[in-house]
Amino acid sequence: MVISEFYMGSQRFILLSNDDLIQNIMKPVIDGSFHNRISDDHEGFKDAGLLNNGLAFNNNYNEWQYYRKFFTKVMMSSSFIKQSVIVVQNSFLEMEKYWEKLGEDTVLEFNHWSKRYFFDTIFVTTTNKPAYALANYYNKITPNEKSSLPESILKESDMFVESIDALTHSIGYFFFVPRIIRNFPGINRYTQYFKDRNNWLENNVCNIIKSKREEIDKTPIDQKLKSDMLTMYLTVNIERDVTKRIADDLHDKPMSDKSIAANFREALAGGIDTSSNTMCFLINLLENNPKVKQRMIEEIERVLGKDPNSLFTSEDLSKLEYVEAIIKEVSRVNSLIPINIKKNTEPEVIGGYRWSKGTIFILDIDRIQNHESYWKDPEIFNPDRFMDKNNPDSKNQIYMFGGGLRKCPGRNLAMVEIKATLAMLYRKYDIQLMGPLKESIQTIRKCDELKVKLKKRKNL
Ligand code: HEM
Repeated sequence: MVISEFYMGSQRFILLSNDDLIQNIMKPVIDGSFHNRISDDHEGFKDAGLLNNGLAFNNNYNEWQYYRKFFTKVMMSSSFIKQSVIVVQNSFLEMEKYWEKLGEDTVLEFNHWSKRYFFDTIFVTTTNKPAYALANYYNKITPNEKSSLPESILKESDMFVESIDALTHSIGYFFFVPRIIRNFPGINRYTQYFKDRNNWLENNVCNIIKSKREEIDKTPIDQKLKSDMLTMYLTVNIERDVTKRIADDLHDKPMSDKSIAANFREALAGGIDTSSNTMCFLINLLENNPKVKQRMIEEIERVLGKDPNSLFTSEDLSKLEYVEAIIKEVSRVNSLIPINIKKNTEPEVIGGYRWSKGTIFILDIDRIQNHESYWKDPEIFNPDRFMDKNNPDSKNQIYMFGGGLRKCPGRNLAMVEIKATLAMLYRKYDIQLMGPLKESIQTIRKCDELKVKLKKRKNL
């Protein structure tokens, strides 16, 4: 079945499970028909306060385009990517310090470490400030002496991590679950939990914005401001605009705190759960495919050298072709976002049928990426399909970052962070899985448990 129809309450969805059917939808056409993801009056998203805020669920094209410019300017620039490679190496060094204190016999819950690690990394890259989520987590679990922390830390970083997790999962919940079920006794406590977490996140993001504004106000006028993402949002259209006039004629006022909070929240939510879960699935598949792992380590050592502590740059990472093929293959077999959602604003013909405007299409990425009509032996984990340009599989689309104009704006950042993390981990440690990876599919494919032991490699 390549096209099917289903309902959740009164909401109709059309499921597309064939790559040819989604090609048009995924084309990056300006003002194309498939620009939005949800209906303009989506009841669940209104209820959750997610509609027409920020980027991902903003159906107002001009607003979306304006906010997207900030993401593009920051996250797609080479200077930002270069800086991110330094930040990610610093976060890794910090994480290793805690692992060393815990000792090699400790079973590490890698999914929890990974989440805090990407939280700290994305927080510094977007605000130029540390968040200390790793330090807080270490202090929470260690039986040993706790790590001393500066006064200015995000004491609530654990609650932050939990709230971002809740925000990600609330997206699928408010999207699919009709109001009558959300309010049903027993289920309504999930609804309330998501709302509470989202409100908590909103308030705390607003506090961060407030303190950044104070910092900007205190910075002498002749002193250059940093051009991190948050400072860009806060200074656009004021005298000290660090965005070099990103604004257009439609946007001549400073950005409201509500809009800044929504965009900043999306940078955090977009960048943490996605990358941290991807890392867990990578480790799991690599440990179950020792030949692939060995070849990857050889590439890492060939490109970055044998010293497991040497620093590297984004140019070095771009030479890790096999590592990149592994990341693509993991995203093919364990697609992190198993479905993509698009809505047409004009009537469209797909699969020989004419669909009225406002149809919600669910793109069945998981099935397409694992279907034998497109992939040779799809059940086999084989990164080589992306290495050899003559392999027909290498021509296939991988939808890890979606497609069209709304393709993930954090994709370059995610790729360098994940490559860097894999390299730092595998050039130094032997990983022992302490049980199977446990997963669930909520809005994204989530790793619920990945227990490992890490030992420094003997031949170092
Ligand atoms: C492994 C990491 C990541 C994966 C797998 C991923 C995947 C995706 C996918 C599938 C989409 C939907 C695209 C579409 O509709 O076609 C998306 C959108 C988005 N992503 Fe990512 N992403 C990752 C990392 C990041 C990072 C690091 C950030 C930012 C720091 C980010 C921010 C966003 C935002 C804001 C959107 C909405 C874009 C829009 O609507 O214009 N993502 N991502």
